[in-house]
Amino acid sequence: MSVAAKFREAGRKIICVGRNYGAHAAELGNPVPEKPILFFKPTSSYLSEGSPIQIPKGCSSLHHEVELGIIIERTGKNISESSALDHVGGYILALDMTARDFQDEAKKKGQPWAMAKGFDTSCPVSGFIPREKVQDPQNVNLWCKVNGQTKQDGNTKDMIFSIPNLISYISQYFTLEAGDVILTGTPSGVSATKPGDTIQCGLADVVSMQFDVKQG
Ligand SMILES: CC(=O)CC(=O)C(=O)O
Ligand SMILES: [Mg+2]
Repeated sequence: MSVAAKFREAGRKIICVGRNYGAHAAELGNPVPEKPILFFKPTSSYLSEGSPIQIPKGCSSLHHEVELGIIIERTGKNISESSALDHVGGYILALDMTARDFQDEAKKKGQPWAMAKGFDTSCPVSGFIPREKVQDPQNVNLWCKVNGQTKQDGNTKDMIFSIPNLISYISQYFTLEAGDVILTGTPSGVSATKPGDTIQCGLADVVSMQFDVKQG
């Protein structure tokens, strides 16, 4: 099976990186991390265009976070930074939908972010983007609009931890397997959405996607 089909399979990992853009860390009043902050989403959180994002029960602040996703093609452990890109099969555009009020409560209580980050429909994704279509993944524009109004307009060159650095770091702790996805963090401009909103986002002129938001 091709890696393009593999990335949505149950059993694959969705490893997410938090606060990887200084301006986003600052807008939420968080310190800039000294090493990558990692969390997971289950594969049941994937959503494709044509189906709505569902605000989870009890959430009153569902934020959009547009992100570049890396698709792993070659399995590896303790991958060096210099060979990290050899493990990449392609990319996706993703939204790390975040129940910010759940996250704030979890942070206060020292609890995990599973409810805030991993609920059903929390990971809307584009189709698989072959690696040749993104000439320089470390210098590509990421944008997000809500109801036509630009909210996020960033560039992957502003990541704190580069893509090779992330792959190498993550693989010291978790074997990276074909079909695993790394969501590389969001630039600044995140905001709350409400039922009836339409979110559009894109990766330069390579891909764009659109999702409606409804109450779950
Ligand atoms: C504060 C966050 O939710 C971290 C995160 O997901 C990010 O992309 O940054
Ligand atoms: Mg995120």
